[in-house]
Amino acid sequence: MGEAPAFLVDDLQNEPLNGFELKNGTCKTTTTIGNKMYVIGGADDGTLSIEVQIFDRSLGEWIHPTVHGTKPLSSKGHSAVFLNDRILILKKGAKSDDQIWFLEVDTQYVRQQQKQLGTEVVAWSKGVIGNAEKPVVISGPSGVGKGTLISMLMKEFPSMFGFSVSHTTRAPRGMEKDGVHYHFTEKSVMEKEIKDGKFLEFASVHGNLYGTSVEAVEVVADAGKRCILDIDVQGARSVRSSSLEAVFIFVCPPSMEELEKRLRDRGTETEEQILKRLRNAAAEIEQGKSSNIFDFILYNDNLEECYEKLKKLLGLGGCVAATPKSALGEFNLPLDHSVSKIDDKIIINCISSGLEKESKNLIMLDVSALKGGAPGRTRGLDFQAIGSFSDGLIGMERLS
Ligand SMILES: Nc1nc2c(ncn2[C@@H]2O[C@H](COP(=O)(O)OP(=O)(O)O)[C@@H](O)[C@H]2O)c(=O)[nH]1
Ligand SMILES: Nc1ncnc2c1ncn2[C@@H]1O[C@H](COP(=O)(O)OP(=O)(O)O)[C@@H](O)[C@H]1O
Repeated sequence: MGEAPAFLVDDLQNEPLNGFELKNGTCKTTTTIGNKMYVIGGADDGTLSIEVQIFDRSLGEWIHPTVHGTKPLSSKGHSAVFLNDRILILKKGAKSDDQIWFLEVDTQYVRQQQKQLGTEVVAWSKGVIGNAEKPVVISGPSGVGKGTLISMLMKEFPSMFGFSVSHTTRAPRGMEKDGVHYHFTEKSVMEKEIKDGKFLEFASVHGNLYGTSVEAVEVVADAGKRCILDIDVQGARSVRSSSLEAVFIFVCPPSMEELEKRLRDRGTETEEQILKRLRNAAAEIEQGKSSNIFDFILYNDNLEECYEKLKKLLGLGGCVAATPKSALGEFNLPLDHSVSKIDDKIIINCISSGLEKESKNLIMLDVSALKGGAPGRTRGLDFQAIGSFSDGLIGMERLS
């Protein structure tokens, strides 16, 4: 809390309009929601990130919120549009994969975090054009064949699926590579990162700490791929109650005897670890079958048959129904543009001046079907060029 920085006082006294840049040349915008005025813009601390401050108009005080999520880097300016529970930020002159961001101010995730931390919380989430399929959560007891099924999927569809690389405090097995199979980490480091809000979920499994970082899921979404998470039942429960909409699959062994055989034949665990995993397996199978967490239960008896069923429930039976990233086209936002909002359509008026004439392009950004959000990416954005005005001509072109 504190007083308004001097450079902002003049601007704020002039009651700036929502989404308009302040005139002090710092590339900041204000958005007023109730008594709170969100001042968003280039940080003055040399970090090059976009900073968020909140001015409580009823108390006349500044609030410095806890900011979750990866912050966008600052740009040559931005437009801000308020959408019910979040502020859409359109960065000027940014690269096409870095121009649309959301600052969540009153979403379910933000409210949960506020309750938990007892402070004002806001959260950044990058916007992703297109409708990448929902992430896939795969759970099941140790040795049931989750890793084998996931490897088969990634091998057959390398450009479609990306694996969420978890963090763990357990020691690497012979063939496991740091950063590929897991991020192998120290317990104290992981605990600190959990406290700092860097994890989407975490759990203690078979005596070790495992967790999915927000970044692990974001990296896959940014690559335009469908994210696969191999996590235990506790982790699946946490993800189920998060904003990451996913398909939840539980893999069951044909029998406990077969599970034990697979674990022993794999030869990666000590006798003590095998016994611990088998003890935990019964409870996991019980929870997997009886809880309402999972959408599908798969029995992994014959591997090939199980894999075919997995593909079928992911919509991969026969022809592959996936939108290649390139088909979505590019959405480029020029430096010079103005923005207006009609229901859940954002109309962006882009002005570009050539040698002889000035032309205007209208782009419509559709935010009616947003999916996901902080922590992670916001999917489901669509855009369309709805006209170009030059010498009185209007062209219509569908871009996605
Ligand atoms: N909650 C949670 N569980 C995880 C994560 N990563 C792996 N697990 C689970 O931890 C358990 C042990 O994994 P691992 O040590 O690789 O042994 P394995 O299942 O026998 O191959 C499995 O049930 C995994 O699904 C994670 O990020 N979060
Ligand atoms: N359907 C199956 N029938 C026989 N063996 C299997 C089958 N599925 C997996 N396996 C084997 O069982 C062992 C455990 O599989 P893995 O994928 O490592 O399990 P998880 O990742 O669930 O711990 C591996 O040696 C794997 O080759």
